[in-house]
Amino acid sequence: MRHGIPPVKRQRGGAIKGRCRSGYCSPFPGQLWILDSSFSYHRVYSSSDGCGRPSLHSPLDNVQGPPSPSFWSGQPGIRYPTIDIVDKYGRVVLLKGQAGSRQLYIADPRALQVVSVKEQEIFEHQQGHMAMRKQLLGEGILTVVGAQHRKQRKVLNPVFNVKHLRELVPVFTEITSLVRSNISEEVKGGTGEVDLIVWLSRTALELIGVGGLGFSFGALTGEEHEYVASVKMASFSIFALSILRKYLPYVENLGTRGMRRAAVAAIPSKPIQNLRKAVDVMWRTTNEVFEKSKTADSEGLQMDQKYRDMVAANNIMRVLQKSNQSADPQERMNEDEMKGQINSLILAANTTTSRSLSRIIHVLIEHPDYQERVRSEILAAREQTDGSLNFDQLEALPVMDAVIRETLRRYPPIPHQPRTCLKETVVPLMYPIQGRDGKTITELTISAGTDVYIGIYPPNIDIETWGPDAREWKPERWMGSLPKSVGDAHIPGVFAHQMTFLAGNRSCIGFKFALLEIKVVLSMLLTHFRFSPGKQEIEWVNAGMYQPTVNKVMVPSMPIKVEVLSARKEESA
Ligand code: HEM
Repeated sequence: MRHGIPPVKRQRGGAIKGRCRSGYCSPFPGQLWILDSSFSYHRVYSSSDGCGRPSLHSPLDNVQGPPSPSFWSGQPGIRYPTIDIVDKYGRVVLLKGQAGSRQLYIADPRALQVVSVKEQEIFEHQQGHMAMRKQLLGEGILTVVGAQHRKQRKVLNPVFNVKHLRELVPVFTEITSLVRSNISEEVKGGTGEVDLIVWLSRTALELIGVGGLGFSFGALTGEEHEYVASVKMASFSIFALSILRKYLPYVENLGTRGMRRAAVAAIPSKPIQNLRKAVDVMWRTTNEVFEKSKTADSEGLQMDQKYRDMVAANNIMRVLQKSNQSADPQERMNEDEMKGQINSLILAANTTTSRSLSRIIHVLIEHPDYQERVRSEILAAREQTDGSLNFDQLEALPVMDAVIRETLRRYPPIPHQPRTCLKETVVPLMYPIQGRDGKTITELTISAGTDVYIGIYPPNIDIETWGPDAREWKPERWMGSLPKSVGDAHIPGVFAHQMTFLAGNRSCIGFKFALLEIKVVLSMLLTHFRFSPGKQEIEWVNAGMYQPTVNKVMVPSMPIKVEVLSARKEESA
Protein backbone atom coordinates (compact mmCIF):
# COMPACT_ATOMS: atom_id res chain seq x y z
CA MET A 1 0.00 0.00 0.00
CA ARG A 2 1.36 3.45 -0.91
CA HIS A 3 1.63 5.84 1.98
CA GLY A 4 -1.55 7.76 2.56
CA ILE A 5 -3.93 5.55 0.61
CA PRO A 6 -6.67 4.61 3.01
CA PRO A 7 -7.53 1.02 3.78
CA VAL A 8 -10.59 0.45 1.65
CA LYS A 9 -13.01 -2.36 2.40
CA ARG A 10 -15.85 -3.26 0.11
CA GLN A 11 -19.13 -3.54 2.05
CA ARG A 12 -22.34 -5.30 1.24
CA GLY A 13 -24.30 -3.42 -1.42
CA GLY A 14 -21.14 -2.03 -2.99
CA ALA A 15 -20.43 0.54 -0.27
CA ILE A 16 -16.79 1.30 0.47
CA LYS A 17 -15.60 2.20 3.96
CA GLY A 18 -12.28 3.37 5.24
CA ARG A 19 -10.27 6.43 5.97
CA CYS A 20 -6.82 7.82 5.70
CA ARG A 21 -5.27 7.06 9.09
CA SER A 22 -2.01 8.80 8.40
CA GLY A 23 -3.75 12.09 7.62
CA TYR A 24 -0.89 12.57 5.17
CA CYS A 25 -2.77 12.36 1.94
CA SER A 26 -5.67 14.45 3.04
CA PRO A 27 -5.81 18.06 4.18
CA PHE A 28 -8.90 17.13 6.16
CA PRO A 29 -8.28 14.43 8.80
CA GLY A 30 -10.60 11.46 8.64
CA GLN A 31 -11.55 11.72 5.00
CA LEU A 32 -11.70 8.75 2.76
CA TRP A 33 -9.35 9.17 -0.17
CA ILE A 34 -8.92 6.63 -2.90
CA LEU A 35 -6.80 6.20 -5.97
CA ASP A 36 -8.87 6.04 -9.13
CA SER A 37 -8.21 4.45 -12.49
CA SER A 38 -6.31 7.54 -13.69
CA PHE A 39 -4.03 7.34 -10.62
CA SER A 40 -5.42 10.45 -9.00
CA TYR A 41 -6.52 10.60 -5.41
CA HIS A 42 -10.07 11.60 -4.75
CA ARG A 43 -11.87 12.50 -1.62
CA VAL A 44 -14.92 10.29 -1.54
CA TYR A 45 -16.51 11.33 1.68
CA SER A 46 -15.74 13.19 4.82
CA SER A 47 -17.79 12.56 7.92
CA SER A 48 -19.97 15.26 9.34
CA ASP A 49 -17.29 16.68 11.64
CA GLY A 50 -14.47 16.06 9.23
CA CYS A 51 -12.76 13.48 11.45
CA GLY A 52 -15.30 10.83 12.36
CA ARG A 53 -15.97 7.51 10.75
CA PRO A 54 -16.71 8.02 7.11
CA SER A 55 -19.23 6.16 5.03
CA LEU A 56 -20.35 6.40 1.47
CA HIS A 57 -23.76 7.66 2.51
CA SER A 58 -24.50 11.33 2.99
CA PRO A 59 -27.73 13.28 3.55
CA LEU A 60 -26.72 15.21 0.43
CA ASP A 61 -27.50 12.08 -1.62
CA ASN A 62 -31.16 13.04 -1.22
CA VAL A 63 -30.55 16.20 -3.30
CA GLN A 64 -31.59 15.75 -6.92
CA GLY A 65 -29.13 15.91 -9.77
CA PRO A 66 -28.24 14.34 -13.09
CA PRO A 67 -27.36 10.63 -13.04
CA SER A 68 -23.67 9.75 -13.16
CA PRO A 69 -22.82 7.31 -15.95
CA SER A 70 -19.73 6.03 -14.11
CA PHE A 71 -18.63 5.94 -10.48
CA TRP A 72 -15.01 6.43 -11.50
CA SER A 73 -15.22 9.16 -14.08
CA GLY A 74 -18.35 10.93 -12.75
CA GLN A 75 -20.48 13.21 -14.87
CA PRO A 76 -18.89 14.40 -18.08
CA GLY A 77 -18.40 18.15 -18.32
CA ILE A 78 -18.76 18.64 -14.57
CA ARG A 79 -16.28 21.53 -14.67
CA TYR A 80 -18.69 23.47 -16.84
CA PRO A 81 -22.20 22.76 -15.60
CA THR A 82 -24.86 24.53 -17.62
CA ILE A 83 -27.87 26.53 -16.54
CA ASP A 84 -30.11 23.63 -17.68
CA ILE A 85 -29.29 21.63 -14.56
CA VAL A 86 -30.83 24.31 -12.35
CA ASP A 87 -33.90 24.49 -14.60
CA LYS A 88 -34.26 20.73 -14.42
CA TYR A 89 -33.33 19.83 -10.82
CA GLY A 90 -33.79 23.01 -8.76
CA ARG A 91 -31.69 25.74 -7.18
CA VAL A 92 -29.46 23.22 -5.43
CA VAL A 93 -28.18 20.33 -7.53
CA LEU A 94 -26.05 17.33 -6.58
CA LEU A 95 -23.33 16.59 -9.12
CA LYS A 96 -21.24 13.44 -8.98
CA GLY A 97 -17.58 13.87 -9.79
CA GLN A 98 -14.77 11.35 -10.23
CA ALA A 99 -14.76 8.40 -7.84
CA GLY A 100 -18.19 9.29 -6.47
CA SER A 101 -17.17 12.69 -5.05
CA ARG A 102 -20.10 14.94 -4.28
CA GLN A 103 -20.33 18.49 -5.53
CA LEU A 104 -23.19 20.85 -4.85
CA TYR A 105 -24.25 23.48 -7.36
CA ILE A 106 -25.90 26.31 -5.37
CA ALA A 107 -28.12 28.95 -6.94
CA ASP A 108 -30.52 29.68 -4.06
CA PRO A 109 -30.17 33.33 -2.88
CA ARG A 110 -30.32 32.56 0.86
CA ALA A 111 -27.84 29.72 0.55
CA LEU A 112 -25.56 31.95 -1.53
CA GLN A 113 -25.68 34.54 1.25
CA VAL A 114 -24.24 31.95 3.65
CA VAL A 115 -21.70 30.46 1.24
CA SER A 116 -20.34 33.69 -0.22
CA VAL A 117 -20.84 36.23 2.57
CA LYS A 118 -21.68 34.96 6.08
CA GLU A 119 -19.45 31.88 6.09
CA GLN A 120 -17.13 32.87 3.26
CA GLU A 121 -14.07 31.65 5.15
CA ILE A 122 -15.64 28.20 5.58
CA PHE A 123 -16.49 27.99 1.87
CA GLU A 124 -12.97 28.74 0.70
CA HIS A 125 -11.25 28.42 -2.67
CA GLN A 126 -10.16 24.88 -3.50
CA GLN A 127 -6.73 24.09 -2.09
CA GLY A 128 -5.11 22.73 -5.26
CA HIS A 129 -6.40 25.69 -7.23
CA MET A 130 -4.93 28.19 -4.77
CA ALA A 131 -1.61 26.31 -4.54
CA MET A 132 -1.23 26.47 -8.33
CA ARG A 133 -2.15 30.16 -8.41
CA LYS A 134 0.33 30.93 -5.61
CA GLN A 135 3.20 29.21 -7.40
CA LEU A 136 2.51 31.31 -10.49
CA LEU A 137 1.35 34.64 -9.14
CA GLY A 138 2.97 34.92 -5.72
CA GLU A 139 1.24 36.02 -2.54
CA GLY A 140 -1.32 38.40 -4.01
CA ILE A 141 -4.99 38.87 -3.21
CA LEU A 142 -6.04 36.14 -5.68
CA THR A 143 -3.96 33.49 -3.94
CA VAL A 144 -4.08 34.07 -0.18
CA VAL A 145 -6.78 33.04 2.30
CA GLY A 146 -7.98 33.78 5.84
CA ALA A 147 -6.34 36.53 7.91
CA GLN A 148 -3.73 37.26 5.22
CA HIS A 149 -6.50 37.80 2.68
CA ARG A 150 -8.42 40.07 5.06
CA LYS A 151 -5.29 42.15 5.64
CA GLN A 152 -4.50 42.51 1.92
CA ARG A 153 -8.08 43.36 1.05
CA LYS A 154 -8.11 46.14 3.66
CA VAL A 155 -4.95 47.73 2.25
CA LEU A 156 -6.13 47.34 -1.36
CA ASN A 157 -9.64 48.79 -0.83
CA PRO A 158 -8.65 52.50 -1.03
CA VAL A 159 -7.00 51.84 -4.39
CA PHE A 160 -10.47 51.34 -5.89
CA ASN A 161 -12.28 54.26 -4.30
CA VAL A 162 -14.11 56.78 -6.45
CA LYS A 163 -11.66 59.60 -5.70
CA HIS A 164 -8.85 57.66 -7.27
CA LEU A 165 -10.94 56.30 -10.16
CA ARG A 166 -12.06 59.80 -11.07
CA GLU A 167 -8.43 60.73 -11.72
CA LEU A 168 -7.92 57.79 -14.06
CA VAL A 169 -10.53 58.91 -16.63
CA PRO A 170 -8.16 61.06 -18.77
CA VAL A 171 -5.62 58.21 -18.85
CA PHE A 172 -8.27 55.67 -19.88
CA THR A 173 -9.46 58.12 -22.55
CA GLU A 174 -5.95 58.56 -23.91
CA ILE A 175 -5.38 54.78 -24.11
CA THR A 176 -8.74 54.22 -25.82
CA SER A 177 -7.95 56.87 -28.42
CA LEU A 178 -4.96 54.73 -29.43
CA VAL A 179 -7.24 51.70 -29.87
CA ARG A 180 -9.62 53.77 -31.92
CA SER A 181 -6.82 54.88 -34.26
CA ASN A 182 -5.63 51.29 -34.62
CA ILE A 183 -9.09 50.03 -35.56
CA SER A 184 -9.65 52.96 -37.96
CA GLU A 185 -6.34 52.17 -39.61
CA GLU A 186 -7.28 48.50 -39.98
CA VAL A 187 -10.46 49.43 -41.92
CA LYS A 188 -8.56 52.19 -43.77
CA GLY A 189 -10.90 54.85 -42.46
CA GLY A 190 -13.90 53.18 -44.18
CA THR A 191 -15.63 49.84 -43.59
CA GLY A 192 -14.15 46.40 -42.99
CA GLU A 193 -14.24 43.26 -40.91
CA VAL A 194 -12.26 43.36 -37.66
CA ASP A 195 -11.69 40.68 -35.02
CA LEU A 196 -12.78 42.97 -32.22
CA ILE A 197 -11.86 40.66 -29.32
CA VAL A 198 -8.20 41.05 -30.31
CA TRP A 199 -8.37 44.83 -29.91
CA LEU A 200 -10.50 44.69 -26.79
CA SER A 201 -8.06 42.27 -25.12
CA ARG A 202 -5.17 44.61 -25.90
CA THR A 203 -7.21 47.55 -24.62
CA ALA A 204 -8.04 45.84 -21.33
CA LEU A 205 -4.38 44.89 -20.84
CA GLU A 206 -3.19 48.45 -21.38
CA LEU A 207 -5.94 49.91 -19.21
CA ILE A 208 -4.84 47.82 -16.23
CA GLY A 209 -1.17 48.02 -17.23
CA VAL A 210 -0.86 51.76 -17.75
CA GLY A 211 -3.87 53.04 -15.77
CA GLY A 212 -3.48 50.46 -13.05
CA LEU A 213 0.22 49.82 -12.71
CA GLY A 214 1.91 52.64 -14.62
CA PHE A 215 3.48 50.14 -17.00
CA SER A 216 2.82 49.73 -20.73
CA PHE A 217 2.80 46.23 -22.25
CA GLY A 218 3.09 47.79 -25.69
CA ALA A 219 -0.13 46.03 -26.70
CA LEU A 220 -1.36 49.02 -28.72
CA THR A 221 1.90 50.19 -30.21
CA GLY A 222 3.00 46.97 -31.90
CA GLU A 223 5.87 46.30 -29.46
CA GLU A 224 4.22 43.65 -27.36
CA HIS A 225 6.09 42.95 -24.11
CA GLU A 226 7.26 39.36 -23.52
CA TYR A 227 4.94 39.29 -20.47
CA VAL A 228 1.90 39.04 -22.76
CA ALA A 229 3.08 35.84 -24.47
CA SER A 230 4.17 34.42 -21.11
CA VAL A 231 0.74 34.92 -19.55
CA LYS A 232 -0.84 33.13 -22.54
CA MET A 233 1.72 30.32 -22.28
CA ALA A 234 1.15 30.04 -18.52
CA SER A 235 -2.64 29.78 -18.97
CA PHE A 236 -2.21 27.12 -21.64
CA SER A 237 0.30 25.11 -19.58
CA ILE A 238 -1.85 25.31 -16.45
CA PHE A 239 -4.68 23.77 -18.43
CA ALA A 240 -2.37 21.03 -19.75
CA LEU A 241 -1.10 20.35 -16.23
CA SER A 242 -4.40 20.65 -14.37
CA ILE A 243 -4.06 17.12 -12.98
CA LEU A 244 -1.00 18.27 -10.99
CA ARG A 245 -3.08 20.74 -9.03
CA LYS A 246 -4.31 17.98 -6.77
CA TYR A 247 -0.80 17.14 -5.61
CA LEU A 248 0.58 20.64 -5.34
CA PRO A 249 -0.65 21.31 -1.77
CA TYR A 250 1.51 18.37 -0.57
CA VAL A 251 4.77 19.49 -2.20
CA GLU A 252 4.50 23.27 -2.40
CA ASN A 253 6.34 23.80 0.90
CA LEU A 254 8.91 21.00 0.63
CA GLY A 255 12.53 22.23 0.88
CA THR A 256 13.62 25.78 0.14
CA ARG A 257 12.42 27.85 -2.81
CA GLY A 258 15.79 27.30 -4.53
CA MET A 259 15.53 23.52 -4.08
CA ARG A 260 12.02 23.48 -5.50
CA ARG A 261 13.18 25.54 -8.50
CA ALA A 262 16.08 23.18 -9.16
CA ALA A 263 13.76 20.16 -8.88
CA VAL A 264 11.28 21.68 -11.37
CA ALA A 265 14.10 22.60 -13.79
CA ALA A 266 15.13 18.93 -13.86
CA ILE A 267 11.69 17.57 -14.83
CA PRO A 268 11.79 16.37 -18.48
CA SER A 269 8.33 17.67 -19.45
CA LYS A 270 7.70 20.28 -22.14
CA PRO A 271 4.58 21.84 -20.53
CA ILE A 272 6.40 22.07 -17.18
CA GLN A 273 9.47 23.70 -18.75
CA ASN A 274 7.30 26.09 -20.77
CA LEU A 275 5.46 27.02 -17.62
CA ARG A 276 8.74 27.52 -15.73
CA LYS A 277 10.06 29.88 -18.42
CA ALA A 278 6.76 31.79 -18.58
CA VAL A 279 6.70 32.22 -14.82
CA ASP A 280 10.30 33.49 -14.87
CA VAL A 281 9.32 36.19 -17.37
CA MET A 282 6.23 37.08 -15.35
CA TRP A 283 8.36 37.49 -12.23
CA ARG A 284 11.03 39.48 -13.99
CA THR A 285 8.35 41.85 -15.26
CA THR A 286 6.72 42.05 -11.85
CA ASN A 287 10.01 43.18 -10.31
CA GLU A 288 10.42 45.77 -13.07
CA VAL A 289 6.88 47.13 -12.56
CA PHE A 290 7.42 47.24 -8.82
CA GLU A 291 10.75 49.07 -8.99
CA LYS A 292 9.32 51.60 -11.46
CA SER A 293 6.29 52.27 -9.29
CA LYS A 294 8.58 53.07 -6.34
CA THR A 295 10.32 55.82 -8.28
CA ALA A 296 7.20 57.18 -10.02
CA ASP A 297 9.01 56.56 -13.31
CA SER A 298 6.82 57.08 -16.38
CA GLU A 299 9.49 56.40 -18.99
CA GLY A 300 8.45 54.01 -21.71
CA LEU A 301 4.82 55.11 -21.86
CA GLN A 302 4.11 56.38 -25.34
CA MET A 303 1.89 59.24 -24.29
CA ASP A 304 2.00 62.98 -23.81
CA GLN A 305 4.05 64.09 -20.80
CA LYS A 306 0.76 65.35 -19.27
CA TYR A 307 -0.69 61.80 -19.21
CA ARG A 308 2.60 60.26 -18.20
CA ASP A 309 2.68 62.48 -15.14
CA MET A 310 -0.93 61.54 -14.32
CA VAL A 311 -0.10 57.86 -14.59
CA ALA A 312 3.05 58.24 -12.52
CA ALA A 313 1.09 59.97 -9.74
CA ASN A 314 -2.13 57.97 -9.79
CA ASN A 315 -1.49 54.38 -10.78
CA ILE A 316 -2.70 51.62 -8.47
CA MET A 317 0.79 50.70 -7.26
CA ARG A 318 1.47 54.26 -6.11
CA VAL A 319 -1.86 54.48 -4.30
CA LEU A 320 -1.25 51.01 -2.86
CA GLN A 321 2.14 52.02 -1.52
CA LYS A 322 0.62 55.05 0.20
CA SER A 323 -2.25 52.97 1.58
CA ASN A 324 0.22 50.36 2.86
CA GLN A 325 2.37 52.96 4.57
CA SER A 326 -0.60 54.46 6.37
CA ALA A 327 -1.85 51.05 7.62
CA ASP A 328 -1.02 49.79 11.16
CA PRO A 329 2.47 48.22 11.06
CA GLN A 330 1.08 44.71 11.76
CA GLU A 331 -1.51 45.18 9.00
CA ARG A 332 1.04 46.17 6.34
CA MET A 333 1.97 44.00 3.38
CA ASN A 334 5.59 43.00 2.97
CA GLU A 335 7.45 43.48 -0.33
CA ASP A 336 6.60 39.97 -1.62
CA GLU A 337 2.92 40.60 -1.00
CA MET A 338 3.07 43.98 -2.73
CA LYS A 339 4.66 42.37 -5.77
CA GLY A 340 2.10 39.56 -5.63
CA GLN A 341 -0.64 42.13 -6.29
CA ILE A 342 0.78 42.93 -9.73
CA ASN A 343 0.16 39.53 -11.33
CA SER A 344 -3.10 39.12 -9.39
CA LEU A 345 -4.51 42.39 -10.67
CA ILE A 346 -3.47 41.83 -14.28
CA LEU A 347 -4.93 38.34 -14.31
CA ALA A 348 -8.17 39.35 -12.60
CA ALA A 349 -8.72 42.49 -14.68
CA ASN A 350 -7.78 41.56 -18.19
CA THR A 351 -9.94 38.80 -19.66
CA THR A 352 -13.01 39.59 -17.55
CA THR A 353 -13.13 43.17 -18.84
CA SER A 354 -12.40 42.37 -22.48
CA ARG A 355 -15.04 39.62 -22.55
CA SER A 356 -17.63 41.91 -20.95
CA LEU A 357 -16.89 44.67 -23.45
CA SER A 358 -17.07 42.23 -26.35
CA ARG A 359 -20.40 40.89 -25.13
CA ILE A 360 -21.86 44.40 -24.81
CA ILE A 361 -20.81 45.30 -28.35
CA HIS A 362 -22.12 41.97 -29.65
CA VAL A 363 -25.49 42.54 -27.97
CA LEU A 364 -25.60 46.07 -29.41
CA ILE A 365 -25.04 44.55 -32.87
CA GLU A 366 -28.06 42.32 -32.27
CA HIS A 367 -30.06 45.37 -31.07
CA PRO A 368 -29.12 48.19 -33.50
CA ASP A 369 -31.86 50.39 -32.05
CA TYR A 370 -30.08 50.38 -28.69
CA GLN A 371 -26.70 50.90 -30.37
CA GLU A 372 -28.14 54.08 -31.90
CA ARG A 373 -29.72 55.20 -28.61
CA VAL A 374 -26.47 54.84 -26.68
CA ARG A 375 -24.55 56.64 -29.44
CA SER A 376 -27.02 59.57 -29.49
CA GLU A 377 -26.90 59.83 -25.70
CA ILE A 378 -23.10 60.06 -25.69
CA LEU A 379 -23.02 62.56 -28.57
CA ALA A 380 -25.57 64.77 -26.80
CA ALA A 381 -23.47 64.70 -23.61
CA ARG A 382 -20.34 65.52 -25.61
CA GLU A 383 -21.93 68.63 -27.03
CA GLN A 384 -21.84 70.07 -23.52
CA THR A 385 -18.09 69.48 -23.22
CA ASP A 386 -14.80 69.99 -25.04
CA GLY A 387 -15.14 66.47 -26.52
CA SER A 388 -14.25 63.82 -24.01
CA LEU A 389 -16.42 62.99 -21.02
CA ASN A 390 -15.30 63.21 -17.40
CA PHE A 391 -16.23 60.85 -14.57
CA ASP A 392 -19.49 62.59 -13.62
CA GLN A 393 -20.62 62.90 -17.25
CA LEU A 394 -19.96 59.21 -17.82
CA GLU A 395 -21.99 58.40 -14.71
CA ALA A 396 -24.93 60.44 -16.04
CA LEU A 397 -25.74 58.38 -19.16
CA PRO A 398 -28.84 56.34 -18.22
CA VAL A 399 -29.20 54.38 -21.47
CA MET A 400 -25.56 53.29 -21.52
CA ASP A 401 -25.74 52.45 -17.82
CA ALA A 402 -28.86 50.31 -18.38
CA VAL A 403 -27.22 48.49 -21.32
CA ILE A 404 -24.15 47.68 -19.19
CA ARG A 405 -26.17 46.50 -16.17
CA GLU A 406 -28.47 44.39 -18.32
CA THR A 407 -25.66 42.77 -20.29
CA LEU A 408 -23.70 41.92 -17.15
CA ARG A 409 -26.88 40.49 -15.60
CA ARG A 410 -27.99 38.47 -18.60
CA TYR A 411 -24.51 37.40 -19.72
CA PRO A 412 -22.07 37.31 -16.79
CA PRO A 413 -18.63 36.42 -18.16
CA ILE A 414 -17.93 34.04 -15.24
CA PRO A 415 -20.89 31.63 -14.84
CA HIS A 416 -19.93 30.09 -11.45
CA GLN A 417 -17.03 29.76 -9.02
CA PRO A 418 -15.82 26.61 -7.25
CA ARG A 419 -15.23 26.42 -3.50
CA THR A 420 -14.64 23.73 -0.84
CA CYS A 421 -16.51 23.49 2.45
CA LEU A 422 -13.93 23.37 5.27
CA LYS A 423 -16.28 22.75 8.21
CA GLU A 424 -19.74 21.23 8.49
CA THR A 425 -22.27 24.02 8.01
CA VAL A 426 -26.05 24.21 7.93
CA VAL A 427 -27.21 26.23 4.95
CA PRO A 428 -30.85 27.44 4.81
CA LEU A 429 -32.72 27.68 1.52
CA MET A 430 -34.98 30.49 0.38
CA TYR A 431 -36.73 28.22 -2.11
CA PRO A 432 -37.21 24.72 -0.60
CA ILE A 433 -36.33 21.85 -2.93
CA GLN A 434 -37.82 18.41 -3.26
CA GLY A 435 -35.56 15.52 -2.25
CA ARG A 436 -35.22 12.26 -4.15
CA ASP A 437 -37.43 10.74 -1.42
CA GLY A 438 -40.20 13.22 -2.32
CA LYS A 439 -39.83 15.18 0.95
CA THR A 440 -39.28 18.94 1.07
CA ILE A 441 -35.78 20.12 1.99
CA THR A 442 -35.55 23.57 3.61
CA GLU A 443 -31.92 23.47 4.72
CA LEU A 444 -28.83 21.45 3.89
CA THR A 445 -26.07 20.17 6.11
CA ILE A 446 -22.94 20.48 4.03
CA SER A 447 -20.09 18.38 5.38
CA ALA A 448 -16.42 19.33 5.41
CA GLY A 449 -14.66 18.43 2.19
CA THR A 450 -17.70 18.86 -0.06
CA ASP A 451 -16.92 20.86 -3.18
CA VAL A 452 -19.44 23.58 -3.92
CA TYR A 453 -20.17 25.67 -6.99
CA ILE A 454 -21.36 29.22 -6.33
CA GLY A 455 -23.91 29.78 -9.11
CA ILE A 456 -23.51 33.22 -10.67
CA TYR A 457 -25.54 32.82 -13.83
CA PRO A 458 -28.76 31.20 -12.52
CA PRO A 459 -29.66 33.80 -9.84
CA ASN A 460 -29.06 36.54 -12.43
CA ILE A 461 -31.81 35.15 -14.65
CA ASP A 462 -34.14 33.57 -12.08
CA ILE A 463 -37.76 34.06 -13.18
CA GLU A 464 -38.99 34.11 -9.57
CA THR A 465 -36.70 37.09 -8.88
CA TRP A 466 -36.66 39.02 -12.15
CA GLY A 467 -40.13 38.19 -13.52
CA PRO A 468 -41.32 36.29 -16.61
CA ASP A 469 -39.00 38.30 -18.89
CA ALA A 470 -35.91 37.36 -16.82
CA ARG A 471 -34.21 35.66 -19.76
CA GLU A 472 -34.76 38.48 -22.20
CA TRP A 473 -32.15 41.20 -22.72
CA LYS A 474 -34.17 44.27 -21.73
CA PRO A 475 -32.19 47.35 -20.65
CA GLU A 476 -35.45 49.20 -20.01
CA ARG A 477 -35.93 47.16 -16.82
CA TRP A 478 -33.20 49.39 -15.29
CA MET A 479 -34.81 52.63 -16.44
CA GLY A 480 -37.85 52.36 -14.16
CA SER A 481 -38.21 50.68 -10.80
CA LEU A 482 -37.29 47.01 -10.52
CA PRO A 483 -39.98 44.51 -9.44
CA LYS A 484 -40.36 44.11 -5.64
CA SER A 485 -39.31 40.47 -6.01
CA VAL A 486 -35.77 41.62 -6.92
CA GLY A 487 -35.31 43.38 -3.57
CA ASP A 488 -37.09 40.55 -1.72
CA ALA A 489 -34.66 37.96 -3.09
CA HIS A 490 -31.75 39.67 -1.24
CA ILE A 491 -29.24 38.49 -3.81
CA PRO A 492 -25.92 39.03 -2.03
CA GLY A 493 -24.01 40.38 -5.09
CA VAL A 494 -22.07 43.63 -4.68
CA PHE A 495 -23.49 45.14 -7.87
CA ALA A 496 -27.06 45.75 -9.06
CA HIS A 497 -28.76 42.72 -7.42
CA GLN A 498 -26.66 40.38 -9.52
CA MET A 499 -23.91 37.86 -8.76
CA THR A 500 -21.71 38.88 -11.71
CA PHE A 501 -19.01 40.37 -9.46
CA LEU A 502 -19.81 37.88 -6.70
CA ALA A 503 -20.48 38.80 -3.07
CA GLY A 504 -18.79 39.25 0.29
CA ASN A 505 -15.15 39.66 1.09
CA ARG A 506 -14.06 37.68 -1.96
CA SER A 507 -16.17 39.68 -4.38
CA CYS A 508 -14.54 41.55 -7.24
CA ILE A 509 -12.52 44.32 -5.63
CA GLY A 510 -12.11 46.00 -9.04
CA PHE A 511 -15.74 46.19 -10.15
CA LYS A 512 -15.92 49.99 -10.13
CA PHE A 513 -12.65 50.13 -12.07
CA ALA A 514 -14.16 47.66 -14.58
CA LEU A 515 -17.39 49.66 -14.98
CA LEU A 516 -15.39 52.83 -15.58
CA GLU A 517 -13.21 51.12 -18.19
CA ILE A 518 -16.33 49.85 -19.97
CA LYS A 519 -17.94 53.30 -19.96
CA VAL A 520 -14.86 55.07 -21.32
CA VAL A 521 -14.32 52.48 -24.08
CA LEU A 522 -17.98 52.44 -25.16
CA SER A 523 -18.20 56.24 -25.14
CA MET A 524 -15.19 56.46 -27.46
CA LEU A 525 -15.84 53.54 -29.81
CA LEU A 526 -19.59 53.93 -30.32
CA THR A 527 -19.26 57.56 -31.36
CA HIS A 528 -16.58 56.73 -33.91
CA PHE A 529 -17.78 53.43 -35.34
CA ARG A 530 -20.98 51.61 -36.27
CA PHE A 531 -20.81 47.89 -35.47
CA SER A 532 -22.81 45.30 -37.42
CA PRO A 533 -22.72 41.51 -38.01
CA GLY A 534 -19.70 40.04 -39.82
CA LYS A 535 -19.81 37.16 -42.30
CA GLN A 536 -19.51 34.41 -39.68
CA GLU A 537 -21.84 33.56 -36.84
CA ILE A 538 -20.42 34.22 -33.38
CA GLU A 539 -21.09 31.66 -30.68
CA TRP A 540 -20.36 32.24 -26.98
CA VAL A 541 -18.97 29.15 -25.27
CA ASN A 542 -18.24 28.45 -21.64
CA ALA A 543 -14.58 27.62 -21.07
CA GLY A 544 -14.67 28.55 -17.39
CA MET A 545 -15.33 32.06 -18.66
CA TYR A 546 -17.57 32.80 -21.65
CA GLN A 547 -15.69 33.54 -24.85
CA PRO A 548 -16.80 34.46 -28.39
CA THR A 549 -15.87 31.84 -30.99
CA VAL A 550 -16.49 31.08 -34.67
CA ASN A 551 -16.69 27.71 -36.42
CA LYS A 552 -16.47 25.86 -33.10
CA VAL A 553 -12.76 26.70 -32.79
CA MET A 554 -11.95 27.20 -29.11
CA VAL A 555 -9.88 30.33 -29.62
CA PRO A 556 -11.53 33.66 -28.75
CA SER A 557 -12.61 35.36 -31.96
CA MET A 558 -15.25 37.96 -32.79
CA PRO A 559 -15.03 39.11 -36.42
CA ILE A 560 -17.57 41.88 -37.00
CA LYS A 561 -18.19 44.63 -39.49
CA VAL A 562 -16.83 48.01 -38.44
CA GLU A 563 -17.75 51.20 -40.24
CA VAL A 564 -16.15 54.55 -39.47
CA LEU A 565 -19.04 56.99 -39.04
CA SER A 566 -19.11 59.59 -41.79
CA ALA A 567 -18.73 62.49 -39.35
CA ARG A 568 -15.49 60.88 -38.14
CA LYS A 569 -13.96 59.89 -41.44
CA GLU A 570 -11.83 63.00 -41.64
CA GLU A 571 -10.43 62.41 -38.14
CA SER A 572 -9.45 58.86 -39.13
CA ALA A 573 -7.80 59.80 -42.37
C1 HEM B 1 -16.41 43.07 -16.00
C2 HEM B 1 -15.24 42.72 -15.52
C3 HEM B 1 -15.04 41.86 -14.30
C4 HEM B 1 -15.80 40.83 -13.83
C5 HEM B 1 -17.08 40.26 -14.42
C6 HEM B 1 -15.16 40.35 -12.62
C7 HEM B 1 -15.65 39.33 -11.84
C8 HEM B 1 -15.02 38.85 -10.70
C9 HEM B 1 -15.47 37.72 -9.93
C10 HEM B 1 -16.70 36.87 -10.24
C11 HEM B 1 -14.60 37.55 -8.91
C12 HEM B 1 -14.62 36.46 -7.85
C13 HEM B 1 -13.69 35.36 -8.31
C14 HEM B 1 -13.48 34.27 -7.33
O1 HEM B 1 -14.16 34.19 -6.33
O2 HEM B 1 -12.58 33.45 -7.58
C15 HEM B 1 -13.59 38.58 -9.03
C16 HEM B 1 -12.52 38.73 -8.17
C17 HEM B 1 -11.56 39.68 -8.30
N1 HEM B 1 -11.52 40.69 -9.24
FE1 HEM B 1 -12.82 40.98 -10.74
N2 HEM B 1 -14.04 41.10 -12.39
C18 HEM B 1 -13.93 42.05 -13.38
C19 HEM B 1 -12.95 43.01 -13.51
C20 HEM B 1 -11.94 43.25 -12.59
C21 HEM B 1 -10.98 44.32 -12.67
C22 HEM B 1 -10.95 45.39 -13.75
C23 HEM B 1 -10.13 44.18 -11.61
C24 HEM B 1 -8.96 45.01 -11.18
C25 HEM B 1 -8.70 46.21 -11.59
C26 HEM B 1 -10.57 43.00 -10.86
C27 HEM B 1 -9.95 42.52 -9.73
C28 HEM B 1 -10.38 41.43 -9.02
C29 HEM B 1 -9.66 40.88 -7.89
C30 HEM B 1 -8.34 41.39 -7.33
C31 HEM B 1 -10.40 39.79 -7.43
C32 HEM B 1 -10.09 38.89 -6.24
C33 HEM B 1 -10.73 39.48 -5.01
C34 HEM B 1 -10.47 38.67 -3.77
O3 HEM B 1 -10.24 37.47 -3.85
O4 HEM B 1 -10.56 39.27 -2.68
N3 HEM B 1 -11.67 42.48 -11.49
N4 HEM B 1 -13.86 39.36 -10.13
